[in-house]
Amino acid sequence: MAIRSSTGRSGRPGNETDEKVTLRERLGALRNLPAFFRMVWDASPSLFIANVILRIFRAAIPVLILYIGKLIIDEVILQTKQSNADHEQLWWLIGAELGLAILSDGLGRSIALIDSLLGDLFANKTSVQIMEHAATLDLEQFEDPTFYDKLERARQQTIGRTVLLSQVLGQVQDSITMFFLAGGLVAFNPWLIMVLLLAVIPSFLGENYFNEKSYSLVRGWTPERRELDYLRYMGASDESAKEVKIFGLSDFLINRFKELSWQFYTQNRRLSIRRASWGSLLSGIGTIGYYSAYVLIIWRTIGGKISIGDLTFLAGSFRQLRSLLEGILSRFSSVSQGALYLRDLFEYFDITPNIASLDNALPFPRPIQQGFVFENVGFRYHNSERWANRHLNFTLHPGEKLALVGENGAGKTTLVKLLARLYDPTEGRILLDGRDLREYDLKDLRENIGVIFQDFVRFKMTAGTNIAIGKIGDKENLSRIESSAQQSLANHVIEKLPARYDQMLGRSFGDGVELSGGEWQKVALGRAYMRDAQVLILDEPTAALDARAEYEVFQRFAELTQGKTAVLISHRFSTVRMADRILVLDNGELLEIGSHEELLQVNGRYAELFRLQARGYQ
Ligand SMILES: Nc1ncnc2c1ncn2[C@@H]1O[C@H](COP(=O)(O)OP(=O)(O)OP(=O)(O)O)[C@@H](O)[C@H]1O
Repeated sequence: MAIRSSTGRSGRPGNETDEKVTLRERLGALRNLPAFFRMVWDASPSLFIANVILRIFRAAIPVLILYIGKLIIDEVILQTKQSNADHEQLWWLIGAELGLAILSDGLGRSIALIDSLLGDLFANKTSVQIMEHAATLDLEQFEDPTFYDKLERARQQTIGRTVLLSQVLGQVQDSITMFFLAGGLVAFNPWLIMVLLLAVIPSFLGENYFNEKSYSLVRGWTPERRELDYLRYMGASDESAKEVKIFGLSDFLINRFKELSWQFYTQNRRLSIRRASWGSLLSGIGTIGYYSAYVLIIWRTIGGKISIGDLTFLAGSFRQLRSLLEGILSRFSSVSQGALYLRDLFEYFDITPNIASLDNALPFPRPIQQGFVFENVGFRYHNSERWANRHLNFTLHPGEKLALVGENGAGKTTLVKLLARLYDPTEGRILLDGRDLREYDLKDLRENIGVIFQDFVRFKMTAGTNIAIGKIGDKENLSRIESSAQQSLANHVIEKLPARYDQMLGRSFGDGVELSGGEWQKVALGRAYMRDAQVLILDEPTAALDARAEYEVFQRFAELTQGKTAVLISHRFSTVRMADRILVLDNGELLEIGSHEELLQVNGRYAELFRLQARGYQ
């Protein structure tokens, strides 16, 4: 369980100095918006167009309502001065204002509805794209914590960015409304616009400053927030419940969670309080500005320069303009902040795998002619100084059954990962039929090399699907699934389940059933039989099986792998000795290679380990 010290990886948690974002960067981040809108457009062109059109209509309504209001007031005042006035025009004006008010409400609701539908479609589409992109990336990239931070931030974009959509579109809509309203003010007195700007700029600068701080805080805390998620999961999940109870871990996990979440809360609280205090002060300046303009307009009305209707129109325009401008400016900060988060999403999409097919990749040979040749192969994990494999020189012949033995950490699993091209060698090369493994089409290679890892995944899906995982394209092919289950002895396990092949496994969903370790292993082994791979790799496939099951599995395995190349990792020498050759690894290097008899004759490490284990059984 990876619980780091409270200092986190980047030194102090939420190290703001490393994560500071300048205004220039914020503006630069706006460049992400066109790509974002392309993604929204792709989610649904028709909803997108409808949204834009409705917003343009909605934008014109406030100024129309204000203007009709002015006409109504002027008309009312006129009629109070006339003895037998005709009210018809007044009723028409009131009717028009009512109609506009109803239309405005209807448009507002339709826009909100479309925003949310479009937002859902966008979130779904982005989630799919994140998964699709993840599938192309290297295993090594998944093992890098900074990659995980990026992935985590990208994931958050799928939900958070739907807000950005309404914000940017709202921004456009409000700008159009502002343009209309400002037209009226300019006609009356251009200085009012200056007063307006002076009134709102302080609060914009304040908003901008605090948004920047808040983004830096959240971004700087990504690793810790991932740790919080992890702790929350470990503290309350079926996967960990057993060990949490046995080892009495809940206090340990809870305390760590409390400590970390409290640190984040206090930093965030400090920022929120400062933000609220400054916000009230700066918006007070805006209010003073509004009242100065109001006094000016009243003064001119009293002086008889403008009508009472003009007074209401101008005061209303000024008030609305101020709140629109404040809204636009403060939304600018959130939009640019949203655009910064988008940068994280696009940065994630920009990560390219190192392990990929070349343009004119070779098809995997059918059948394999010369086999795999390891030429001075060495591999070092990117975060490690140690060589996991080094100086490997040997040939894996077509049709050969090769067993890998060695102590824990000797490099057996790493070797098979290199063979399946989950990693590329750090030095040396692996040849297949005389050509570098990197020259072959990756998809074809993966289809031809089947691997069952010791830490295979227990998918919380049906028993049938858990076997079909080996060749997911055949998930509807029940007879194939059943015969694979027979070969791996999983059929006895599955036949005892209430819903047999349709039985949900694991306890996460509905009426899921949990299997024992050995039963799961039989199911996972079934995956190997699903595919027609030319090379089969089993990494400790029988570790959890009882002695009889293991014997049977290997009887069948020998039949299945007739004519196929197979690599087998096992710590049980009764299994290992069935292989044609045995490769003994020590500290990542090849120590001995040969058949069981040859290695016994050599009387080296293999002979020593074999006798040690045999003695244990006597
Ligand atoms: N993802 C990884 N990142 C960094 N180091 C790793 C990683 N996986 C394995 N190692 C290191 O590489 C070395 C070889 O590991 P490997 O899993 O190949 O050993 P193994 O022989 O299969 O061991 P075991 O018998 O315990 O399964 C070990 O020292 C291990 O700590």
